[in-house]
Amino acid sequence: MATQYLWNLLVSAAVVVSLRLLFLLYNVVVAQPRRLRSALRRQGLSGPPPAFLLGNILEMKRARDAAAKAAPLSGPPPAHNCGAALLPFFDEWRKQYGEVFVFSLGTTQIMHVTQPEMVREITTCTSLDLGKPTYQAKERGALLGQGILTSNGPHWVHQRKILAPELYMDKVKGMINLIQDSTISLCESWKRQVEEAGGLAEIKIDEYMRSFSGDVISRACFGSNYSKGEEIFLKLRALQEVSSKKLFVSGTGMRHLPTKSNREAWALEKDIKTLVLNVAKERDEAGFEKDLLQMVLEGARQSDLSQDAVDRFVVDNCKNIYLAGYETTAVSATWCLMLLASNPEWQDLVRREVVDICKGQVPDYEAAKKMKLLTMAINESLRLYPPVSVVSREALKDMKFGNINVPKGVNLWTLVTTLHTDPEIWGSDSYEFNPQRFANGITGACKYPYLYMPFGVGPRLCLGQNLALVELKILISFILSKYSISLSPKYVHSPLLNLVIEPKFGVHLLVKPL
Ligand code: HEM
Repeated sequence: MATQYLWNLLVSAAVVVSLRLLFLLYNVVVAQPRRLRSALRRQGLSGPPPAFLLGNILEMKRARDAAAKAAPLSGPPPAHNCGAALLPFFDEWRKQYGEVFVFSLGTTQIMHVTQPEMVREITTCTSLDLGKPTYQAKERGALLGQGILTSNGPHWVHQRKILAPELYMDKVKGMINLIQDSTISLCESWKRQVEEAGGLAEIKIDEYMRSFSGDVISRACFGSNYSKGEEIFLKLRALQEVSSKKLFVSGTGMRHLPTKSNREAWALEKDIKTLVLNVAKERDEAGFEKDLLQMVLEGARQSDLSQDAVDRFVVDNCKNIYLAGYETTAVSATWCLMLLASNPEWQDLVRREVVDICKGQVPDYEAAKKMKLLTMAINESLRLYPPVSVVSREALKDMKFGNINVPKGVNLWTLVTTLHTDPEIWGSDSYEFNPQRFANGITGACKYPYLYMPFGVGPRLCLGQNLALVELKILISFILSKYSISLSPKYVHSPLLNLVIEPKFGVHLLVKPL
């Protein structure tokens, strides 16, 4: 009798729990998305019809893969094939539904905005109620933890306060030696290749740009523990690769399943944590050093966080700085060199300026500051191939932008590639490489300067902008002062959107000493 009673109790409890779980699941997957979509549609916003559960994810993925297949073409990039062509579905939807439209990533609902005034209002909004998308923090948890890139509210404010001063220009000036060392070591390996090839080498430059950028960040972050830093960054890179495969399953809740890539990610995450904490521990034993890791450590320890929270703070922010600065800088250098290789007249102009200013010396901070034509070429390259293609935010409370009431939970996206190539904003040559448009700075280059945002805008502006620009200037100017570069016939133009916009088949250059 007692057993029967217990059994009935267990069955009833199981039924109640299952019903509760089903209800929660229904709420997250069906009811909540529908509620948010209809709240926006009631205000007159339209958009592509979402498929049940997956929203518009599959059509986005299909269009992205089709664009990558259609793009390959030998020789210099055709004008129409810069940045914006990567995400054709957005342009199609924009034509069909207007400058503000809604679409769905399954459980996450997006309001896509390219209307200039509203973009300005969103990107410069300082309210902590507008934050980074929470689904990204969940999906990229293994990769980014709770570091600055995805955190919100007071936790973000605290991290920004500690990290920002470490990347101000006066600190970047102190990194010039290590940037010069990494530049020289890249050019020396090119020199060996050119000599072995008898004076003209074909070089696939992508990996060189990556090791340059990784080298700079390793040295800036880890100082004399730099070789340990390299080991950490190799693992982070592997983690980034595993994570980029999951780009288009965001919002589908797949992150909890023990799939092969999730298991790989979890193992890498554990290794990285152990390695970073070991370096921090060695610090305590060996003494003081003034690098980024030390500053993060001190900042975390000065706040009243528990030991566990300090550890998390340090590990997550090391990961975040690396991930924010490594691939973005490397891919920017790659695209800029590709564009200069396929535009010899601009290559000559920039080289003349470099030779004039540097007079055979390795460029330093003062020289980099004076290079106006190079700055224009870099700006133009970041316009056509902005590594970060989407600026995204989430309404963490009910908010209002323009005349639209945005309910809590809705994500706001603005597509940087679309804004950077819109003929309405940049003129009829908006798809062409024409650094001259930046002769009078960003204000002179386009109708709405605040829509040029390779480093983002507003309170979440890139912290590494100074470092990245100095790195790009020193590296590119030194390469141009040593070599003449042109596109190899092997080069296939196929920009692909992963976590950043990258050349799918790499960039092959013909490199010849001057
Ligand atoms: C050409 C290279 C780079 C580009 C194009 C770039 C671009 C960006 C963009 C667009 C954002 C803002 C994203 C948003 O608003 O949602 C951002 C944020 C950030 N970047 Fe960069 N970045 C570059 C290099 C770097 C470097 C070298 C570092 C550090 C060493 C860095 C550290 C950061 C950090 C910490 C943030 C987060 C700021 C915050 O949320 O408060 N970036 N970056």
